[in-house]
Amino acid sequence: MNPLRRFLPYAGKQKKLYLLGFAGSLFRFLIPLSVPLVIKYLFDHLLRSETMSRSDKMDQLFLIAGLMIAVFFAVRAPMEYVRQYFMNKANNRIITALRQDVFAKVHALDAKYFADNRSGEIGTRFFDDVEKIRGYMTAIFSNVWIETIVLLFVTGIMFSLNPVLTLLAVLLVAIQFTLAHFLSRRVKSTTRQMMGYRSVLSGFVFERIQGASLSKLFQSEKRDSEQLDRHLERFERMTDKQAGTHAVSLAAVNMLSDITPFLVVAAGSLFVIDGRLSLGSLIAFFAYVDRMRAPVAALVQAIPVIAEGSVALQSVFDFLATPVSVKEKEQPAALDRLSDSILFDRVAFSYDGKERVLHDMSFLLRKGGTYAFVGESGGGKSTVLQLLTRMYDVDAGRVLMDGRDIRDYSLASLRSQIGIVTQDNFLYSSSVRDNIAMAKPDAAEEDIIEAARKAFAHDFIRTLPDGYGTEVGERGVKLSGGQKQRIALARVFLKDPSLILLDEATSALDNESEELVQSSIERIRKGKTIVMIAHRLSTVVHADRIFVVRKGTIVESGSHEELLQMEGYYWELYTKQNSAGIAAAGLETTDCAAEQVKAG
Ligand SMILES: Nc1ncnc2c1ncn2[C@@H]1O[C@H](COP(=O)(O)OP(=O)(O)OP(=O)(O)O)[C@@H](O)[C@H]1O
Repeated sequence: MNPLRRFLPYAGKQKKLYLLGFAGSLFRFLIPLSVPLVIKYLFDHLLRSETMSRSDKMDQLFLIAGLMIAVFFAVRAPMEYVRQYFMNKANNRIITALRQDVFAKVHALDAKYFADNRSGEIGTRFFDDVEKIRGYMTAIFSNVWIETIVLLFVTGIMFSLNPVLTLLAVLLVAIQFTLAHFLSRRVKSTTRQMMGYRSVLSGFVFERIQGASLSKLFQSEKRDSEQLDRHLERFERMTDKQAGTHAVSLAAVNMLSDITPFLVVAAGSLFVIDGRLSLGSLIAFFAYVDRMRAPVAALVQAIPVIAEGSVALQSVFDFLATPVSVKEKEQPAALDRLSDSILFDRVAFSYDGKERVLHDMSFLLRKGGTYAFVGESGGGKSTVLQLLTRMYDVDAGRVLMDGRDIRDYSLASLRSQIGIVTQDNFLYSSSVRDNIAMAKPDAAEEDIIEAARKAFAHDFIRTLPDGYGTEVGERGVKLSGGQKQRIALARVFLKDPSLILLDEATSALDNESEELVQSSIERIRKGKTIVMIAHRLSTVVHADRIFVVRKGTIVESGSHEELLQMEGYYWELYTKQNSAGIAAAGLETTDCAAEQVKAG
């Protein structure tokens, strides 16, 4: 759909403000148009009158001057205020509404979008593109109309003074517009290229800001700077090209607009010589032709602004129309509490629609049980969690919770039942308290502290400079990996969901803290289903059932003891880890460790 049509509803909501601004503009622009007519009166009547006495002329002159000053003060100046105030207010409201919608869309988009696009590019939609629409709105809702009306008015008055001269002036203006219109197409295409590239540039810069420490560690600053230079040079070439196209358009149009008053006055002089036009009329005519220059220039200036704005509008509305693959049903059911089981029923999934990451995967998780997924890196364990939380939807098969396809439930109710802790937990740059209370912003202080105690986070939080009020920095940079993990755990404990997903949730903790946290999870597990992913198999030995994942399928499952007895892939992994542990302690060889494990 044409972006302007999608944009009109936003503008429609600010109709009243625009009308007020428009009315202000009309007065502000039309009042000065009376000046040449007053000048004509002065020249043709007042100054040349042979019947009026000097003092009458002086009286009239002062009266006219007084009236003009009064009109300009009492009407033009306030109308300028009205125009600026209401137009800007309407624009600001639309900008706010667009930004709200862009942000809401960020929440509505699924994980795939964020995997495929850089956050800096989305930032460009939110900041730059939306801001570009401001100039566009002023142009299309005010300037273009007002200037056109002013031009029509001026043309009308000029026509009443001398139709032939008016036709000449209109012809010259029409040539200017045709030229400007022709050149505007090039402006638009260079603008589109430039703005497209700007989002690439900002994606690059955002990413490098986030990875600034990494660049330092790998000494890639020089390479980054060279890359940035290449981006900037390319961007500069594009902006130069855009500026050049615009400059050509302005130069051509201004040259014509500069010469127009002279050509018209020269032609008008012929009429004066023949006595077919009064000198006052010629002067007034000259003043009007001169007045045409401002609206013509404004309209020509509006062309790149409109071009830029419409490209920005297109990109904002394209973003808002990005299809979302994880959708809710029209009338979704609510999952109040996970009261029974979770079933993966022959699930197949691929991230890119081509290469399958999970194949025909089936398993059952009963309420209250603790389950673990282990196996080779890249085997598909985290993907299972992505599907449980509906960050992605399955390609084939079903995921059932309490006997119902999870696609039947509202996303909010489904996710309200799930708490997740991963290796890399995202913390917002706010206080420890706010980060823990994310799921329950109105939680009482004692509940927050209780959750932190359960996650063994309370002691270290107390030692922070402002305790629970300490700001954790962007993404929690001011905390250690283990501290972040404990805060993420406290967040889940406070939320008290019925399904807890732990993806390497204790990997950043030392052995002692890990044991404490594990015992904490043990304590709260009653009535909850726990799904854990771990590489360190020692952390999952107590799970009710362990699923061994390899190349997107479950190759073995059972309790720790059952799996060891199978002497299959799990046994192999466990043996390797144990022997590595023993070797690290300088005790025994790998073979010996394997023997020990075999012997039980
Ligand atoms: N967002 C994504 N887009 C495309 N491919 C992905 C995405 N996330 C993961 N993959 C791919 O899917 C496969 C399974 O990844 P997954 O993260 O589920 O493995 P994992 O078993 O959890 O691995 P690890 O133990 O290393 O965390 C991998 O080949 C990975 O490259």
